[in-house]
Amino acid sequence: MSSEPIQVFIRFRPLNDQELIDNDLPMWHITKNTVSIRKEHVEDLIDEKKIPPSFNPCFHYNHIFSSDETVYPHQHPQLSSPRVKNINFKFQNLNDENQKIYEIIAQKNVLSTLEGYNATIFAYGQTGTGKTFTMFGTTLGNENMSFISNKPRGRRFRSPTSRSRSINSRYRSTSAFGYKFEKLERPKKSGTANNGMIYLSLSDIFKAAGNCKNKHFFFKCSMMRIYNEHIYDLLKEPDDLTSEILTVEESADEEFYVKGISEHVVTNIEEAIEKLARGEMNRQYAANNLNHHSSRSHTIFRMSIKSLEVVPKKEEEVDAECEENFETITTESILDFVDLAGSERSSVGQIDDGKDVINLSFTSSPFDQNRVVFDGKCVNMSLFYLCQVINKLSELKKGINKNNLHIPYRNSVLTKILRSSFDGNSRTSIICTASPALSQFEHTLSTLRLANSARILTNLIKPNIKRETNYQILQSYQQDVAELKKELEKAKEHGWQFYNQNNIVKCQLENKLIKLTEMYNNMNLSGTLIVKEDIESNYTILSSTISGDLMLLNKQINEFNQNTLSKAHIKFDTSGQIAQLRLGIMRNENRKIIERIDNSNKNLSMLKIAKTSYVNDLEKCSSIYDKVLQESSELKDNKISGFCAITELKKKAAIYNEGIGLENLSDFQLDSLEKLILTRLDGVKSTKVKRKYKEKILAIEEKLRKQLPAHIVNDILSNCNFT
Ligand SMILES: Nc1ncnc2c1ncn2[C@@H]1O[C@H](COP(=O)(O)OP(=O)(O)OP(=O)(O)O)[C@@H](O)[C@H]1O
Repeated sequence: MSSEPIQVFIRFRPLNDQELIDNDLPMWHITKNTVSIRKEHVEDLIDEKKIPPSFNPCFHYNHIFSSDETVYPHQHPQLSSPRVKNINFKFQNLNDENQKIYEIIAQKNVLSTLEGYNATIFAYGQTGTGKTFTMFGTTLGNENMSFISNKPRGRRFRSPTSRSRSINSRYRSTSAFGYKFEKLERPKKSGTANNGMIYLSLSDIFKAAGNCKNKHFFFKCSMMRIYNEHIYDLLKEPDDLTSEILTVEESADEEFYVKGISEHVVTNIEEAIEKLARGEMNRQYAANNLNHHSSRSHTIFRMSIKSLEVVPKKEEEVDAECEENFETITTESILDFVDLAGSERSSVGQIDDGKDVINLSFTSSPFDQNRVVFDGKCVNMSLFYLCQVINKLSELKKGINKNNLHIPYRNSVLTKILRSSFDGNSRTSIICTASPALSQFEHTLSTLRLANSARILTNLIKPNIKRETNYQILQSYQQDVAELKKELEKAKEHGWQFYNQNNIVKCQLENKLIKLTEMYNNMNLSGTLIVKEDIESNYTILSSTISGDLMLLNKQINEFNQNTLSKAHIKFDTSGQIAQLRLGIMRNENRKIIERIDNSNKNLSMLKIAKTSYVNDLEKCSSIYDKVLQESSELKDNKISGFCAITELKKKAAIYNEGIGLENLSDFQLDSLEKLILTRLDGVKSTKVKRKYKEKILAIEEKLRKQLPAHIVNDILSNCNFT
């Protein structure tokens, strides 16, 4: 949470036609950040007792905007001419003026609403100084085309036909901020359109939201008008405008809200502008048909912005046991645009005694005069309390009056609704509009003073961000659904009661009608009637009244049903949309998790197969290893024994061949050697004998085979051991 000062800006409009015609003079010395009275005027003002003798303040603000036309007339070639009265001096170089002002005073705050910061931009100032021009813009060149800034003055009573024609034609051809209502085309940059803070903010917001691919945004808008301390919903049908006067309620956490105001889902700039245009049309309608003075009413256009983003959890927040490694970040913010009533009627001290200084010249009837006094007072009241709130807060900030801490928020609906903009969580920019003219000195001075008080106010700012897991979101949705169900039940119950009551009345009326018809018929039949015509006309009047009542009741029942339904729809629209989106995101995540699990399972089975084949390979390898080990040890043994045998043989060969080593032999060995030699010799001898006898035996055998059968010969041979 950080403390941020309220930004205060001053905008001086150029001298207007009337001021030029009256040879009025620009009387302020203006720099980028300061305003003071031009030296040449100080003495005159003191003489006229408009300021005390030592009074020459220099006011400081965040930025002061003034057009070239506020330069002193004698410095201006056209204005210095004596024929100045005939010059229809239109303001130049204005096309980009609002754009520049927007960039300085609002753009940063407006864009921060997409990150969950609340912001308020409001215009304060005397009537005709450019509040509406600044907030809503206008189409220059043909001010009658500007449905926004051209407030009806004077033409207030018209026939119903001309009225409806005028409204319809407005719908068809009026340009809103340079937009055609039907087609809503962007004005060509030909220099004819001057878009206000609202249009510039909305177009920036929708552009930025469109460029932000990882977030989903939801926008709702509402528009209200405060007139005579009554709040009217400007986004209703013109006929319903006065059917329900809204009230400000206080929530459990001491926040003020307008109960029952209609909120409309918008998805792009065109839809938002369309709503704004409808609101403006209703404002015009109220001015023309309900005699609401535009310059005495406050208008608030409100955008509610929600965003949704799914992000992976931070590493340190990942819960090993929890499957959800994602969280949803939701931001909620409010962007208010406030066009206040003319501040000149907010002068202190003229409220209670009824001596309000009001120019009644534009009113005609006594009725009108009373009404003007009345609504003049009420405007006084709300602006008076607004000024009081600002002054008290600034005193508090300066440390003055510390014991008298009461800030009168609850005294008017305006201060209740704007409370968070002055003493809460909102980035607030105030643009105070003023006339540079000498004739408007007092009004401008009072505007500058209020701006000076507001300059030191600060708000405690923090973004409205919620981080939730899917589980938490599900829980909150369950709650939402339960609440919606309750509301539906309640609505049904009320609707039923209403329906029942009206149905009873309807039945009674129908019965009456039947009875009346019967009576009339009977009377007619009996012929006892003397004043038949009277009865006939009474009957006609009564029956038409009753059928009129019946029709009205039916209409009321239908309207009631429609209202209940549309309210439920609107409520459901955004939460339903968000729920659907979240559901989509959750399904997506779920699908990804299932895919991950499938992949892991596949990997696992592949790993299992790999493991078995590895184990088999390992077993094979180990048996081969064992064999190799055995073979190698056998080889080693063989090698050793072979080596020994070779050595032995070498030794023996040496003894046989050359008689080497005989001296090393023991007696026993020598004996053995002798025996071996002798045995070999015997062997050689017997071989020779065997060979000699074998030949003889073969001859005998041959003889025997010739004389004797073979088996006898074989027997003989086997029994004689000759082999
Ligand atoms: N800065 C400006 N440059 C050019 N024209 C301006 C400027 N400010 C205001 N005007 C013109 O002055 C006239 C009155 O302006 P506007 O209706 O915006 O005043 P306002 O303060 O909203 O009055 P009200 O209190 O009656 O609502 C309009 O015709 C508008 O076009």
